[in-house]
Amino acid sequence: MELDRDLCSLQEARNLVRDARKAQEALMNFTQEQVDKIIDMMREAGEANAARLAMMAVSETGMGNYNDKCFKNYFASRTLYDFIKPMKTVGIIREDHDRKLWEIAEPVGVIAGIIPTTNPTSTVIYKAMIALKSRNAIVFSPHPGAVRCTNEAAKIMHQAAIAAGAPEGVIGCITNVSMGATNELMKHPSVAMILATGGSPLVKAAYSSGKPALGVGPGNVPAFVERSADLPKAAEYIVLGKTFDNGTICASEQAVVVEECIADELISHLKRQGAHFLDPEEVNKVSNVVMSANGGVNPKVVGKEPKFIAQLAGIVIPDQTKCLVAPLSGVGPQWPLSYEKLTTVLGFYRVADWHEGCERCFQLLEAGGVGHSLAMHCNNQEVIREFALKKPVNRLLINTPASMGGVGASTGLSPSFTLGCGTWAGSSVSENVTPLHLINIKRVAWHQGIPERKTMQPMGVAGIWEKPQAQQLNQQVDARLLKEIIDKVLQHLNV
Ligand SMILES: CC(=O)SCCNC(=O)CCNC(=O)[C@H](O)C(C)(C)COP(=O)(O)OP(=O)(O)OC[C@H]1O[C@@H](n2cnc3c(N)ncnc32)[C@H](O)[C@@H]1OP(=O)(O)O
Repeated sequence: MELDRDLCSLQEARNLVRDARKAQEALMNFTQEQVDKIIDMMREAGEANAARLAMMAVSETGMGNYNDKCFKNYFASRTLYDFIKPMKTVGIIREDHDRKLWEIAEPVGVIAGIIPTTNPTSTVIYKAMIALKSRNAIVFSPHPGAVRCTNEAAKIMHQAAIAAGAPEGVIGCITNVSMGATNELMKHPSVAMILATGGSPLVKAAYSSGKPALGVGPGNVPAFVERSADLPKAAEYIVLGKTFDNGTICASEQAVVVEECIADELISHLKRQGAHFLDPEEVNKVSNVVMSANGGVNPKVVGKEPKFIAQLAGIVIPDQTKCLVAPLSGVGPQWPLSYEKLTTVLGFYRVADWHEGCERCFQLLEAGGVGHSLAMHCNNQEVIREFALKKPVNRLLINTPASMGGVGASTGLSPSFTLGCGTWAGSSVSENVTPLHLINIKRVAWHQGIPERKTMQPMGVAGIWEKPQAQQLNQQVDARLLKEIIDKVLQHLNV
């Protein structure tokens, strides 16, 4: 029985890839106008179904909240569309007259799209739109906890694309989810690239598949508050960023790091915004339910409201609490809440000055978020510059909620639900992924003239016997000197 189900799920993955490949071969002959029309219809369908898909995602996964999931679906369709609409992705996409170059876009082919349980519909809308904008087909692998809503989002995107003239099969989604089927999809010879968003083991599996993979896994985003910050705004944005979709975005704030001289004032502002500070006993209780024994987050609390976590931990919190804050004194296994939590819980650290803050942020990133993002609330350009030059992150988000800033909703970054973390995290991409990461660029290069080839004079070999003066090395060796050297060499060799 189990074996039958496994075979059935492998076969489904193969069939989806076969259909996607056929569709992609047709799609690659579409014009820019045809492609843009398809994207526009997908945008419309994404917007029209944003609320329904949000409802489905919350009720199936139990993670996040309806309003923010609506926003994420809308962002993945409308905001993304506005950003990618002007992009040239078909034919000659750039002509450089000075360097006599043409750049021509070629789709990569069939893409495997791995979808996380934390953003199970918005990531489908986003990945389907960027894949088709670059004339690729895509087959999704849903997380086992979000199969229905992810399939529904894929179906809506597929139907909209077909209605606008796209070939049948251009967007597919596995319904019989198993790790075997996901591996089959990732390793299938007709799959050209993997867009992997999800838990660390899956992202690692994508990198190990032998295919080019753009992956994003966990972050551990610190929010550093420096003395020059606008404290009421910083508090407002930290709570907003942390509670956005109940902390399910990988760029969400995981810990506040604040300079001692402004810590008490910041705490008052955070409390006014709905942060509830835990006492040491409560920190232990919350830590026991939020983190699992193996050190990772307990999936039961991911994307949950503070009330749920408090009940589980057996603590009492005020009704209006928006997030729980755990004062911590270190980073590592001794302080389990110093790791990524993906829920409405924040760590809190006091530091003497920005130098110590810089060090604390570095420790937090090293503990699991290297390459990802860091938020700063600061109006001192010098300190921002120091952080920017020294921190191993690809997104330094200034005076903005990190979760929204990281995905490009409240900053000028490209709107995206796949945030590249660079080689620090094993990824080949260090920026927010867009349709331009899903094309090969052919370059046509015209002859610009043969460069003049200067005759090089032979160098002296005096160094064989003695260290020459630097000046001597620069001198041209004339014929007489050359003969002398050759004689010396022959003499040395006893020839
Ligand atoms: C812009 C952004 O916000 S991108 C978001 C990036 N961050 C994320 O996606 C969050 C990362 N996700 C996670 O850390 C985890 O999924 C959690 C914490 C949310 C949930 O954790 P868990 O449910 O314990 O584990 P996980 O999701 O890794 O996997 C559960 C099981 O489903 C399996 N699974 C996960 N995805 C797939 C898939 N696509 N196909 C088949 N199986 C899968 C895993 O192999 C695992 O199986 P196992 O129990 O036999 O080992």
